[in-house]
Amino acid sequence: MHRTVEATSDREPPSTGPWRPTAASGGNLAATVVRRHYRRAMAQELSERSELAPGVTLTTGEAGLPMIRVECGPATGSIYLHGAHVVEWVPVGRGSALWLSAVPYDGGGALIRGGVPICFPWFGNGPDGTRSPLHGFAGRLPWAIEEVRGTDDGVLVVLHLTESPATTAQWPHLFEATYQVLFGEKLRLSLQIRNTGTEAFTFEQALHSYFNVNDVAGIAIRGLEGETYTDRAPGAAAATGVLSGPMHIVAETDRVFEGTSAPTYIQDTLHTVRIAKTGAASTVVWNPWSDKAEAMPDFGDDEWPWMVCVETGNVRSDAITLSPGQAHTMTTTITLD
Ligand SMILES: O=P(O)(O)OC[C@H]1O[C@@H](O)[C@H](O)[C@@H](O)[C@@H]1O
Repeated sequence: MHRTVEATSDREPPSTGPWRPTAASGGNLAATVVRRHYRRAMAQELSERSELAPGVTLTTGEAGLPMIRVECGPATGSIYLHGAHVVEWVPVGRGSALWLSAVPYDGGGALIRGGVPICFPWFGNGPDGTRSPLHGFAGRLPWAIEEVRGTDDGVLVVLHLTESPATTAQWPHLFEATYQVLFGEKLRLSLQIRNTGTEAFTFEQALHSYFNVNDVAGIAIRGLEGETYTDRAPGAAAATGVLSGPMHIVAETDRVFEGTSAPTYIQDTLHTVRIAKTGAASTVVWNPWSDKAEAMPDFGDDEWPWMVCVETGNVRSDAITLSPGQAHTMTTTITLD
């Protein structure tokens, strides 16, 4: 059953930034089209406001893609406009919290491997298992800058994505996605989806966060005790189960927990990561382990022990249905204890 979300109050229409994603002809997400958006976006952004705010610059990252780099009192961080993809968050005096593969991103059609990919409007291959690309299109498109400003807690970056022929060819709905990212002592990620069309739609979503750990086989994930999961990993000990205690990872793991909203903790010798959420009922825990890591071209063969994904989302039975004009906001707040 999908959850239907109550309407939220209208807000000001987003200001248009100096550039916005334009329609990709042909309705597909060909890498060449995406790259063309970026070349144009980058040229305009760099000439018009390469210093976006004190301590905030627009620079280029892997594959020459435009990236906002934040260096403020409480934290440093980076977010690509490509996919609104956060790739770095380092609270001052602490280690880097987000894992990012050492394999350079090639700027092609895949999601950046690491950081926090956005999955929308479906997760994996979608509810019926037939959707492509994996995890939807939002993490593969250029987002527009709506706002960048310093706050008492750090730097707030607000990015924006709406439908285009490239999206409606795959998902025939009108929407407005607004992503607020606060880089501070906490990393707060808040994704609002608004139905701007005339018909209801249902979507899945996830903030597919990858975390650094010292040794994935030594961590304990707390906060999911007593919850039911399905495990899609081939060879998983059980396809479904109920966690009787803290979760440990001892093999390829791909567990989806539905109907759970309590904070989750990753306890590791490096640090404890606390992942709190609102507007989100699903948690996904993923580690590819050795064989799958070797099979993935964008994942180093030896990188899997140093990462774990604990993802905040609304997937499967937690998918969200919005009537015209309604909006839903999912927020995750990440802290290092
Ligand atoms: O390789 P991708 O598409 O980035 O996805 C990585 C993993 O992401 C997880 O969220 C999924 O549950 C896994 O099934 C998937 O393998």
